[in-house]
Amino acid sequence: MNTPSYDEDGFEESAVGGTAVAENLLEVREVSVQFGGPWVLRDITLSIARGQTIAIIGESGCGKTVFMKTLVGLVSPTMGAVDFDGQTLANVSREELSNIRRRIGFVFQNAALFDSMSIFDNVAFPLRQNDPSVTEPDVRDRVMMHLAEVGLPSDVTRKRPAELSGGMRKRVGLARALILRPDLLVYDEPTTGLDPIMSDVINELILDTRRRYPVTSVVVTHDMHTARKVSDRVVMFYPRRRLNEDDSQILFDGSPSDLEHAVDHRVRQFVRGEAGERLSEMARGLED
Ligand SMILES: Nc1ncnc2c1ncn2[C@@H]1O[C@H](COP(=O)(O)OP(=O)(O)OP(=O)(O)O)[C@@H](O)[C@H]1O
Repeated sequence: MNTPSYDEDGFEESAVGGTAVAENLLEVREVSVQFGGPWVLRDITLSIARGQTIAIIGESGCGKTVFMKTLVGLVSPTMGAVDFDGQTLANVSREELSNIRRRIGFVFQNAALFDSMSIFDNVAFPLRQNDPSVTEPDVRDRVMMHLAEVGLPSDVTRKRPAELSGGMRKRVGLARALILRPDLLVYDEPTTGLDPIMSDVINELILDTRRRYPVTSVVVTHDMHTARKVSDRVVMFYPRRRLNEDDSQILFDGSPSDLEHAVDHRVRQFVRGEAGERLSEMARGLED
């Protein structure tokens, strides 16, 4: 097998002529999801290119988290399919799905660190679990490198998660997500619960990470500052229950700079944080 070569953006170069082929890492094909009740997602089709940073926005309950879980095979679509790097998730074996999951780094909202482990062991955990042949000096080098990348000093390694601030824990979570050098990074509400300065530190780290690695990133967020700053594409979902049968659930799919001037007034209201007709809807009991 030939070893693929990569251009400076990390895209695989084609065998002919060496030009970059920005093939899509993810293909979502006519995906619908329900959990026995009403549809949560209906007929979602979108492609996510390698190296792209895409922000998924939309009000609470519109299906952002379900969409993110569907992308990584944690939720199976009721209809439609998701392809990860050309492999349809529903068709792969359990072992292949584990291999795919190893290529995905998760940065959870609450960092999801193991309380009983030191910071060092938390960051090292995926590496030790997934690569039994890795030597302890290698583990040490990689843990220290990723902690330094997220701006944490070496003396945090012996501490426990409870001894760190929320912002520091999020940075440890990012270091841990990076340790297996993922192809896809999924950030779930990366700035929720942080003050504006620490939120911006996290935003800068998301940008830094993309500069350093040719990673594809999906950022699920309510934070418009984050969506605008870190992404090169924003997709806005709308709650299925408030749409007519034939309406698209994706109200916006485009560049963050176009959000303010979106044709759909619901997008403009969302990004400006305006209640609009929602107040009168609530007064009329249309809110659930
Ligand atoms: N496992 C499940 N079983 C049943 N219903 C579910 C399940 N997971 C999600 N839902 C429902 O799907 C809808 C969308 O939920 P989801 O968590 O994706 O919303 P969200 O846009 O991420 O909201 P938030 O911004 O508040 O996190 C909600 O009505 C939720 O109750």
